[in-house]
Amino acid sequence: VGNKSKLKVKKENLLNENGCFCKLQGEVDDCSCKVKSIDSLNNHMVYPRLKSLLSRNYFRYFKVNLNKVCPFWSDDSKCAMRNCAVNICPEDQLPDGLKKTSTKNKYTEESQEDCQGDDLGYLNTTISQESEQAFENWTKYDDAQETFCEMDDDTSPHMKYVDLLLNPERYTGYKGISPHRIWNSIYNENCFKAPEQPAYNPQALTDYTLEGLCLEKRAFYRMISGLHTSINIHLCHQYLFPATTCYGKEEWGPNLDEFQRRFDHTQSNGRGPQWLKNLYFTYLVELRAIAKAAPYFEEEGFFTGNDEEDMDVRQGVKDLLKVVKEFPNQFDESKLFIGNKKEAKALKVEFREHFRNISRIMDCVGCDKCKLWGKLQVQGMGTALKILFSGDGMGPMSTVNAGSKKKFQLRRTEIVSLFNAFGRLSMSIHAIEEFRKLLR
Ligand SMILES: Cc1cc2nc3c(=O)[nH]c(=O)nc-3n(C[C@H](O)[C@H](O)[C@H](O)COP(=O)(O)OP(=O)(O)OC[C@H]3O[C@@H](n4cnc5c(N)ncnc54)[C@H](O)[C@@H]3O)c2cc1C
Repeated sequence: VGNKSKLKVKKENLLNENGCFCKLQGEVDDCSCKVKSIDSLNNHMVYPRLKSLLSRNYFRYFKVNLNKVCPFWSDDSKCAMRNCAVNICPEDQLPDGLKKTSTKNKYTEESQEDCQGDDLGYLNTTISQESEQAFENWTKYDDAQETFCEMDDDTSPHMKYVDLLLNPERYTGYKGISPHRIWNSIYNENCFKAPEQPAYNPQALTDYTLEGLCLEKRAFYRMISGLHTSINIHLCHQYLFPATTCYGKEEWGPNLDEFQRRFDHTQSNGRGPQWLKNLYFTYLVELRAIAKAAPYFEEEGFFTGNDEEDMDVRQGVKDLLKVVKEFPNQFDESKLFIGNKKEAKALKVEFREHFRNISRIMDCVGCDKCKLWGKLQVQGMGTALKILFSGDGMGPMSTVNAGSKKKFQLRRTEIVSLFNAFGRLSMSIHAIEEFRKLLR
């Protein structure tokens, strides 16, 4: 028995040194937080709470436009596989508060009639069409100053609610030229590179070096790479195994070989373990955004039109926020965009523009299911960046920028995408633990 357990320890050490997990130790790059403490926080505290919260009506319906034209290239090959399709949620199956026709929807004209009965307060609200257009443009401009994402236009007839629980992120079979073009464009055209660095060729595994890049630019790359890791972990974790006999059934489950192909030190030319570590960086950024915006979320109603459900969700969110706020080794956003004021401001603008571009690229994804989750996760990350870098604080009286009168606000879609995006990262870290066990 002694020899057996020694062998087991030896095998485990070998896996940790050479396998997928060799970098998952020590501190997360550019942060003072240990990988181990994130594993423990996430797997025991955050993951179970988020899992339950994200199944509630407020968080499970996401409004999205999957029909926007790709602004960068035209020949995107549409994935025709069954697993790429998204089921749209019919209006009658939505919670009351989200139905267009419902009097419980606090945004419909009917539900606002109560406030308009008083003649003395009459305002002539007619405005010319040109003025309306101008107002719309101003609002878009104002919004663009504070958001890091190109948001879908809420008035478009193509905006549809999707039930995220019925359309889980998992293996779809989307591979080849189309996703490679997306990742290539993201890393080569939208991540930052040192001037002397050659073009990154993701397929040829050319090294993407962070040497010579400032903290902000390193953070940008790590966040994107962490997102890429998370997407790929999900497809390995919820993989579709074909039926093995004529009468057998296909089965969903974790595919260890696929995980190793992507993240094992030897099989990925030494780069997979670092990609796994980047996931922890992305996690820390979104964790910090949720902690920072806690005072805002503590005041949020999480309205769906069902009082009991809304109260439960508020309670669940408060419970999660308590855990998140108590975590001591948070990402420190105050170290970014400091130094020379003019240069820091210009860098922030550049950072925001690059990120907005990545949100536009999501409309070029050629598989609807991947596009849905890609858009949601990029929007969620954009919301985290807005929280970390746009406001002067997060209390109910906070404003968008110091000196501005505009109150800091998040739209429902931003809250839904942030919590779900964080939920994806949380699930990925949890899945790593499962793969670790499978490898033992
Ligand atoms: C937005 C988006 C969403 C997607 N969603 C899904 C989905 O839900 N289900 C599904 O089955 N497929 C999805 N895909 C496809 C999936 O991500 C892969 O592109 C596909 O499985 C092909 O994998 P690959 O091995 O060729 O490498 P890819 O993942 O396509 O990567 C291309 C190259 O990038 C480099 N690379 C890989 N990982 C990282 C990293 N973490 N950081 C830095 N560089 C890296 C490597 O050099 C690799 O060769 C999605 C693709 C995109 C663009």
